[in-house]
Amino acid sequence: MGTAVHFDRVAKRFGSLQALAGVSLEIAEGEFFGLLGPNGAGKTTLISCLAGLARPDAGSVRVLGRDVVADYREARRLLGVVPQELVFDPFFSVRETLRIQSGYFGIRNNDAWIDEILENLDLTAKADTNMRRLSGGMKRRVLVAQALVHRPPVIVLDEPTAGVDVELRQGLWEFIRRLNGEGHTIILTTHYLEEAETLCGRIGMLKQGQLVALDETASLLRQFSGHTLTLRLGQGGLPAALVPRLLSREGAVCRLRLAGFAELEQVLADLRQAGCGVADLKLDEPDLEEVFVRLMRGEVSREAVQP
Ligand SMILES: Nc1ncnc2c1ncn2[C@@H]1O[C@H](COP(=O)(O)OP(=O)(O)OP(=O)(O)O)[C@@H](O)[C@H]1O
Repeated sequence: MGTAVHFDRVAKRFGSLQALAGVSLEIAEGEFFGLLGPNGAGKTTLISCLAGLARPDAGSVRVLGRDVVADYREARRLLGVVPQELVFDPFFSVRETLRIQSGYFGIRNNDAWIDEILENLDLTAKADTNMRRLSGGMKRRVLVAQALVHRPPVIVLDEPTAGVDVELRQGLWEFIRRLNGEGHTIILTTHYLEEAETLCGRIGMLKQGQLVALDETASLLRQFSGHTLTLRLGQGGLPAALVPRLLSREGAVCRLRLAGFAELEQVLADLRQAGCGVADLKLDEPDLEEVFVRLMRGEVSREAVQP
């Protein structure tokens, strides 16, 4: 498999703010890659550098070998970008908007593909509706459709499901998964960690313009192998022996970290010995949310999660 996107030491500064501090990242053809990070981490800036909307101060970005600055037009053709912000021309219908977008890429007679996209995004009934009369969620679907009109091999989705109802979210992911199955490379930024966990094969996490984790989703989760035990204490406080395991506490509900099932025995013994009653108990697998929160808090060193 070749490289679909290559970010090489990409740096970008806005005044005194270092939005990207030298990000290097290679995404292989056919990957479903998730780019995660808190607000302001630099995700959109990185996507903008890829789409040629922002120019890196240093470093370079290539799409299927094309430099996004030197070979802008060719690189742009290889990309379908769904932007975060709803920008559209209010004077055209959905179908007109998609025909115009096809025209930008020099594609004529694109109606069969446009119909297929409309169908998959559940927009067929709105094809002749004026853009300004669509709801926010519908407009977002059109943005997705617009990014796909020229059948780009690399599809970038910047928070595509923000403000979108559950039904569309499911439909959208089904469609994007299908495109990925057909060989399209997908790069997704999202705040919905569950989404990233179920969809993405590999995940990069950005924090303050730096890549703080980069790994396959399953392996990233494995780094945090171990379980979370949630206890509702019936009586008494948490025994001192268990305090080092404490992740969080809200009233009588304590979340404890366990390295494995075997440790449950010891925890229960400690509770019994301290005369501490347990009203409720739940054992959970680690999830991406927790990995993310711990990384962002800096509880885990960068080296610990980098391959
Ligand atoms: N055009 C700009 N001028 C000045 N500062 C900017 C500009 N664009 C982004 N920034 C700043 O750069 C940093 C990175 O922003 P960016 O939008 O890339 O973050 P993000 O990870 O996409 O965040 P979010 O999840 O909120 O979309 C932020 O501090 C932001 O305020």
